[in-house]
Amino acid sequence: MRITVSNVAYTMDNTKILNGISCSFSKGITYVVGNNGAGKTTLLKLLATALQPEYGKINYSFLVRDKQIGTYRKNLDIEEIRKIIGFLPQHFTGHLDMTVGRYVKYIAYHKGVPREFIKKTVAHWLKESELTQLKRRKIKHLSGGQRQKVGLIQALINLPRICILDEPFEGLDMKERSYFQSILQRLAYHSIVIISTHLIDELQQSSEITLLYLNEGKVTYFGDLRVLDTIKKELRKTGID
Ligand SMILES: Nc1ncnc2c1ncn2[C@@H]1O[C@H](COP(=O)(O)OP(=O)(O)OP(=O)(O)O)[C@@H](O)[C@H]1O
Repeated sequence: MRITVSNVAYTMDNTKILNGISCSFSKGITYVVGNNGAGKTTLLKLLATALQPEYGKINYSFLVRDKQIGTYRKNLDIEEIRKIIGFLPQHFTGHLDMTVGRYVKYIAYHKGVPREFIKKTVAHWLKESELTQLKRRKIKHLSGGQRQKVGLIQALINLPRICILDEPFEGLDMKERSYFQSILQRLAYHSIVIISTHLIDELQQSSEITLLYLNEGKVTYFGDLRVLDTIKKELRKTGID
């Protein structure tokens, strides 16, 4: 899979939120960082197809190997794209009047988990994220961190080919963060994982990770983590952490 972003711009209320964004994503983890208001949430919504670019194009494609024609790239249409995206928006709410158990079951069904595996899959995710005791509680009665875990489960339950998470570790304790981080690391062997975060001090130096630094709606850096310390200093100067 590949996502190619070409010269994308987005305006809200006559203000340019994103401008001239060009980059591409393939399997692995990309962390999107930047100051408050840099445009991270807007970029993630565009990538998740929750918004449409005002200008430019976002293309989703995969390689097809055909014995007769050879290897070529096939573009996906919007319906196909939405089927393979798992998205956690910022401030996830879910269906507030549903219980945790029913909601996760409903999501598993809609995300195409085979019928015979739904019960087992739901029980597994609830157990691993320590939500089993809360399965009969309505989502509106959960704490922020508990609700965030439900949000992560709904984005990850079918191990999507494209996973887009806006501040996924918000409200989670260290144990919960490392549990979800390990799932994301495994998922990234096969999938595109894009995560916006302000927890820049927790990013591990790893050759597998890509960093996208947004500044005032523009990509200032897109590459490996070698420049992480410089970016940390810049973000601290402008007060992100
Ligand atoms: N509905 C809206 N109408 C007008 N401007 C908006 C709207 N939503 C966001 N903005 C503005 O767009 C800019 C980018 O917002 P966005 O939420 O994408 O940034 P962000 O990098 O995710 O910020 P944060 O880290 O604070 O969540 C901000 O200046 C914000 O004030």
